[in-house]
Amino acid sequence: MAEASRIFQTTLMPSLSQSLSLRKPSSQTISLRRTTPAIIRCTISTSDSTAKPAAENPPSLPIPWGCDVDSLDNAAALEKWLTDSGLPPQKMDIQRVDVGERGLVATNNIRKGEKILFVPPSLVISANSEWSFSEAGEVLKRYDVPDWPLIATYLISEASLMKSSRWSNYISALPRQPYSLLYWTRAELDRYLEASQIRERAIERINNVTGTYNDLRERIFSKHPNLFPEEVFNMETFRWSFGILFSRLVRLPSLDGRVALVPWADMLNHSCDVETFLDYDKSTKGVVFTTDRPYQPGEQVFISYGRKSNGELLLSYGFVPRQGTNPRDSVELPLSLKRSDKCYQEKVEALKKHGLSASQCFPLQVTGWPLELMAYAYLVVSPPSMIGKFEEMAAAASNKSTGGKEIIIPELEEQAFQYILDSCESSISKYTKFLQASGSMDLDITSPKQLNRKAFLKQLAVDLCNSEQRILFRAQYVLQAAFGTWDRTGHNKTHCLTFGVTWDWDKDWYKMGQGGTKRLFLFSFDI
Ligand SMILES: C[S@@+](CC[C@H](N)C(=O)[O-])C[C@H]1O[C@@H](n2cnc3c(N)ncnc32)[C@H](O)[C@@H]1O
Repeated sequence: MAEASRIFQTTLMPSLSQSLSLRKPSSQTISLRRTTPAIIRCTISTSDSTAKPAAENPPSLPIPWGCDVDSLDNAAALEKWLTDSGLPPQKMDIQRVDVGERGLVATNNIRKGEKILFVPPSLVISANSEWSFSEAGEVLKRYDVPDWPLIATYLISEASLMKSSRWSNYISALPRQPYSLLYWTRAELDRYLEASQIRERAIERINNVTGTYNDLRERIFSKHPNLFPEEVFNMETFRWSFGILFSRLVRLPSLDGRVALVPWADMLNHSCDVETFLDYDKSTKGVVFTTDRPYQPGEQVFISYGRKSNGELLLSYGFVPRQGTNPRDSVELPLSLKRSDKCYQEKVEALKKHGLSASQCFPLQVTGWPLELMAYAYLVVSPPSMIGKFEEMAAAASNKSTGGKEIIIPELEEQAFQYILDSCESSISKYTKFLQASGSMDLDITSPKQLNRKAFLKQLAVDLCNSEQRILFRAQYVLQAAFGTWDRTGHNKTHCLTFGVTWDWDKDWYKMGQGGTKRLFLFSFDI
């Protein structure tokens, strides 16, 4: 990300629109035309103001809140405000860092197993936070708006109040444009992430954010235009607030899984090497985390953003860890029924009953794959004589009715493995095509701004594609080795395919792989 920042230092953008609606934290809404000239600031832009954004919205306008992603001035003001507002003395402060641009760096020795942070609930933003503009909050609560859109609207409402909001120092230290796939245009997603299933996830997410905003606008904002003026509550500000939520919101297990923004704690960057997460600590009544290694003064302190694949980290946080450093990395392998299958219709019916469809993605890790993938492969290769078993296979592929029980059909094993191998090979060839072409992709670009943005996005895409392709190569290698072993020894291949590692299957991760639902309002985003 430090590299990203350097790349974009050349970009100049006007930072505020001329006309700004300021709302008072009272029952009145006032619209002011600013009397001072609009400030022109130097900012890093990862948005493409010339191409159509993915959700077919008007070109992105710069958000007037927040700061450059690496601003230390705003971070220092945040630190002072937090201390004045009750944050206890810390063993870290915010500094410029190599990983993540700004981060928390140890100022004292920190022991392994030590609890740190202690951010009090009064400094945490959740769905229960008090609105400076209380009428707006009451309206949203009356409509039973779920937590994510509620907090997104809250953030915009507080941001628009600028200095009158108690969160003004926090909001000023947030990135003006979070790194997130929400800011990639449809053309960029198609071009750079063509080989990866993350493209689909990004499109789905962008559509869900757009749909959520449209739903709020139609059902609430349009009925209360004085409380929610369009100059403030629009698609662009929602893109910003959802970008902030995707990259900073945390789920606190000890507070019944409530989601929250935790100022200060959200300056911690992610490392795939640590296994420690933020949570509310009932005994000290603050948000803490327990270190899983010691830190010396000057060392950056890390937490884990969850056991996420590189693609999921890119999707929400806008970065890709270095290749081979993420033990939780995975790639989505697309599997489909064959159109020429004599039992195509019967298989589709069986899958439908268990919430699956004729094309389905399953996650593949370097250490193995889920039993569901194998069950799906059995179904795909099953001959018409096994029609009586289609339901059982579909159920096992959905992991609903069998309770994770493994299905083994010895007479179909070889075909099922061959089918998985073919699917891996077809995915690998898509990555190879992209990676080979990526060397010459940007030659026709004339605008330096475009070139910089393209170079940055392309680098992220190349890193992602390399890491995903690596997992597929590994699966291909193991499958080919398994075929060899089976041929020589006649052993059941399933045992060769555990990759020598116990397969630990995380159901939540599976759900994330399935993408979100299109139902608005009930939609819940994964973090
Ligand atoms: C919760 S914030 C962390 C604080 C952030 N660095 C800041 O200055 O506001 C998450 C963002 O930090 C950056 N980040 C966190 N961990 C990173 C990592 N391992 N590599 C690169 N960027 C990282 C990404 O931009 C991500 O969207």
